Amino acid sequence: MSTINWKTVKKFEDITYKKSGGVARIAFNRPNVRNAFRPKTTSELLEAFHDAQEDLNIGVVLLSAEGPSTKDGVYSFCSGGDQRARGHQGYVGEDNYHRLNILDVQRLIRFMPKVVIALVPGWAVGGGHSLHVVCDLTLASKEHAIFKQTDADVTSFDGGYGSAYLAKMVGQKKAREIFFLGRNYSAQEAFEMGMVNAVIPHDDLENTAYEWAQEILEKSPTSIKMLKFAMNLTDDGMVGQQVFAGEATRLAYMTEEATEGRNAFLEKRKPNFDKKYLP
Ligand SMILES: CC(C)(COP(=O)(O)OP(=O)(O)OC[C@H]1O[C@@H](n2cnc3c(N)ncnc32)[C@H](O)[C@@H]1OP(=O)(O)O)[C@@H](O)C(=O)NCCC(=O)NCCSC(=O)c1cc(O)c2ccccc2c1O
Repeated sequence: MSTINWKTVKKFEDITYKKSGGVARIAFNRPNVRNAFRPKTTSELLEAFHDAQEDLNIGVVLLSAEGPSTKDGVYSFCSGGDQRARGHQGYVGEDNYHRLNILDVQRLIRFMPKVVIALVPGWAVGGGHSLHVVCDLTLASKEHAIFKQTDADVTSFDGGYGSAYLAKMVGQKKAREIFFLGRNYSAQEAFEMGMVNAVIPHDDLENTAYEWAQEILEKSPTSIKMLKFAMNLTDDGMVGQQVFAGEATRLAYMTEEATEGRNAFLEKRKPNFDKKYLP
């Protein structure tokens, strides 16, 4: 197994952001409020995810969390929107705007051409639960992970990936149970439902995620990207088609045919497409 040598990319207030050997690690860092996110957290997440997406050396992103809480030793992944920052139209940041920009983070995770793995060391609740749902894979701490949907306790509802995509994952009846009853589910229960890929002893969570990432990094980046977008496509409608088709266009641009098409335009002549029609 390759050794992890995390190097901090940039210091943030609400998250940590590190890289090692083709893997980026983005982690919530508000453990004393169960890693609830406020607008500052979401803008920092957006910046880090965008950087990881743009970095040609990064193939896999881990979405994790620092902890445990220094107050009571409890581990958490994320407890959703910070209810202390909640105004009457959204979550209020230093600029006084009311935002729901965790949805921008969800879209970045969903549409980035790289695999995103959620590492759930403790509570994954509300909007935090939705975040693990939107990640490509989820690994959960055997001892400490707890999955819970509290949206209906606080008059919120993730009517997008958090619920509809969850239902595709665990089935309609189970998804409705998760949202309508808001119960706690262990890592093992979440695994049996199909929303967790593996239950990992807590102390091995990060090493295991890093190993999974290294295995993925051995695969063809184009295959991984096209497979992710292909699997997203049917659930994402026209946007899914757009994202998949964009990558198909890129592949077409890489052909001799495309070079001829571009050159013919620039040279003001008719293109000479070799008539090589594949069977
Ligand atoms: C997560 C818990 C179940 C953990 O319970 P536990 O008993 O272990 O811990 P405490 O409740 O004592 O919490 C410790 C400490 O943390 C503070 N805290 C915890 N969660 C939050 C939070 N989300 N916001 C603010 N603060 C939080 C808590 O107050 C304690 O502080 P002390 O000072 O007293 O020590 C339990 O904590 C819990 O149920 N938390 C709330 C979960 C929740 O309802 N989250 C919001 C759901 S809605 C949401 O996330 C959401 C956000 C969006 O932006 C959306 C956008 C668009 C659509 C939908 C969205 C959406 O649904």
